[in-house]
Order: sequence, then C-alpha cells, then structure tokens
Amino acid sequence: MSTLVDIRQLTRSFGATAVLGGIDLTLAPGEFVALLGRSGSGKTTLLRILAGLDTAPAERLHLTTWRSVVFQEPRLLPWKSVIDNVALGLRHPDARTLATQALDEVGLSHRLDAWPLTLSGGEAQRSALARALVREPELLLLDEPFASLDALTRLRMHELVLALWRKHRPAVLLVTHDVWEAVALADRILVLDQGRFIREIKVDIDHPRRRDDPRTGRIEAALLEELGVLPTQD
Ligand SMILES: Nc1ncnc2c1ncn2[C@@H]1O[C@H](COP(=O)(O)OP(=O)(O)OP(=O)(O)O)[C@@H](O)[C@H]1O
Repeated sequence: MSTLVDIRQLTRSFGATAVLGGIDLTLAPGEFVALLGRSGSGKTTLLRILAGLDTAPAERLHLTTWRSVVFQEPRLLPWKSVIDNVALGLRHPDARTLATQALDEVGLSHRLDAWPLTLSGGEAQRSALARALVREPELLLLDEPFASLDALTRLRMHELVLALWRKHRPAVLLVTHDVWEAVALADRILVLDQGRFIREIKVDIDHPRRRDDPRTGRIEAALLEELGVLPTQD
C-alpha cells in the first residue's frame, strides 16, 4: 500500500518564530487521523502544507496531490447555486450528475438550486463536504469544519462524516481542538504542542462511539491532561 503522506523533519517559521519544529508524519490510505492541539499550536500551518497551500523545508516531503480540503467556513461562491458550487471545476462529462449524487449523500437533494446565503450553517458545511468528496480524494483534509456549528448540529455532522468515510474510504486528517470530536471519530490522535507532536493515541473502539463508554472517557481524560486542562492524578 502506498503512503499518502510521508513527512520527515518538517519545519516552518514565520520570521524568527518557529511554528513547526521537526514534524514526522505518515498517513496510509483509509486512515482517520485527528490533529489535536491548543490554539496557536500550529495545526492550521501543518494542514496548509499538507493541502499544498504553503510549503516548508523538510528532510522528506511526500504528499498525494489527490486531496480535498474543507475549511471552518464553507467558502461557497454566493453567486452560484449549491449544485454549481459542487460541480465547479469538475472536469467530467457528468459533472452535474456527480454533484447531484454528492449532495444527495450529504442529505441536500432538496437544496440543489438554493443560493448559498440561504443555507443554514450545517447545510453550508454539508455542501462543502459534498464539494470535497465529489472529487473522490485519496486524502480529505478537514480544518475545524464543525467549529462554528451548534453542538447538536456538530454531533450530526460527526455521524455524516463517518458514514461518508466508510463509503468512500479516503484517508482523513481532521484538525480540531474539540477533544470529544477527535475521540469520537479518529483511529489515531496526534497531539500538537508548540509545533511538535507530544503524544499519539490509537483509538481501537468500534463506531459509533459513546461518550458514556469508559474507554472513550479514559482517552478523553488522557488528552485533556496532555493539553493541560485536566489536573493530573497522583
Ligand atoms: N502567515 C503567518 N505569518 C506569521 N505568523 C503566522 C502565520 N500563520 C500562522 N502564524 C502563527 O503561527 C502560529 C500557529 O498558527 P496556526 O494557525 O497554525 O495555529 P492553530 O493551532 O491552527 O491555531 P487555532 O486553533 O487558533 O486555529 C501562531 O502563533 C500564528 O500566529
């Protein structure tokens, strides 16, 4: 199996400030990895490099080019309908059919012709997911895609992302500072602190994961401790 991401000793500085200090990361096809860290730890900086939006020195920097990104805000073009946003740039004779299918998969078949500004926050992010997935990427990069949604909508989006991941099997890299989101979704959680990985936790629990499961509770507690927001126990 070929590796989609293979990075060794990646560094990124802005002026004299080192934001990423020697990152090693590999991602295999179909993996679901969460990148967890406090604000300013370098998550978005790393994701932008993985997305090809930025570059930086590294000993090795192998990245699949077959990737899509969903950002915190939907980034839909307001003067195009939802379906036209999803089909935009798709060089395929059946682009509209594929866009219709993708919107159906995210539960938006009734909003194909809607204008983006009339969508709810959850609907807009569903459209952004459809636009990312219609390209059948090997790697789906999610940069806090649910952070601005209300808590209930966010939980629904978790279910949707899992369903889409199971169906399409892209590798997913999810940037988040929501500890439960990481535990609920990812197979592997990487904790980033001041531009370095300080912890990796594998989550070997079947989906759907419940918050009242003691196994998820233990992982959540370990992560909160790592992030310095839960007092360590003696
Ligand atoms: N273009 C830039 N120029 C200068 N500094 C930058 C630039 N981009 C990011 N930084 C700095 O790099 C650090 C890491 O930023 P980054 O956005 O990667 O953090 P983050 O972990 O994604 O934070 P958040 O969770 O708040 O989005 C921050 O201190 C930020 O101010």
